[in-house]
Amino acid sequence: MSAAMSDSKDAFILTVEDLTVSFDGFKAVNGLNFYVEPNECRVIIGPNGAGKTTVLDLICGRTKATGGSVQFKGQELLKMREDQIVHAGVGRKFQNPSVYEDLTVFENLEISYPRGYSVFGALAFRRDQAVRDRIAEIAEIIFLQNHLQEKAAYLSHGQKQWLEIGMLLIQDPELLMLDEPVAGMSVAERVKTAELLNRIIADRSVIVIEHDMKFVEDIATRVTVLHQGKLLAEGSMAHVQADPKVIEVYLGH
Ligand SMILES: Nc1ncnc2c1ncn2[C@@H]1O[C@H](COP(=O)(O)OP(=O)(O)OP(=O)(O)O)[C@@H](O)[C@H]1O
Repeated sequence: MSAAMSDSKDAFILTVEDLTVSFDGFKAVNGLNFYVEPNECRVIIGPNGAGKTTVLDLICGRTKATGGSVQFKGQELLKMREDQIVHAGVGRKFQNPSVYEDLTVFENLEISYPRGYSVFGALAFRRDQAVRDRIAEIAEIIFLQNHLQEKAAYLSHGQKQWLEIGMLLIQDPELLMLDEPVAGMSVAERVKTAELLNRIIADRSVIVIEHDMKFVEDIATRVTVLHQGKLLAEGSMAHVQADPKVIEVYLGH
């Protein structure tokens, strides 16, 4: 932790303290602390079953914590419902892309535009210039500016993943959480996804769960290593890579 960071909790966009969840007595996440700064890309790594996905589920309200605190810009997320957490500015992408296959790229982005909360509401509003401009801007960030009129069904797996990221970005979350975003992607797509993430942290923080160490190296501001629901190590990629505990439980395999 840098001196500037430890001055005040206001320096963090997300403060996770003593976070714990137990499933029938089994503590999948156990007294976890970590702190995310604005414009940071935090990568969570760790062996299978370490609790990585559960941590994101707890932050976004999908799973209820047994104890602890998760503060996002000073608001206690553990007391909020999933939809309230989204509304507060926390976006979450799950492992499998869930785009609307029958709609075009443009339409997928349009229905995700925050003005419409139902599919009908979203499709009914006038496609004014502001919406078109925003869609064009997002399409460029996600490398789909030349695919706007294509049905999502015809996109590659990687392009669908990018579209889903775009559908979250159009809502302008201040914290975006991604679960293994490059799983199933080609090497070229991974490189572009790293570029995408490095670009979007100019305006927000990102938490990524990832196993591909080359990709982690390309994106991570800081790495948090989980093991059996607990924090094993934390720091720069170089720092955690050199940690004997991390090599023993994860990187050495
Ligand atoms: N709803 C649940 N009920 C019971 N056990 C659960 C539940 N959700 C997760 N677990 C258990 O909690 C542990 C952590 O799971 P989690 O999916 O968070 O791990 P992970 O680090 O994301 O693993 P992977 O890399 O395999 O995705 C696992 O042992 C899992 O079986």
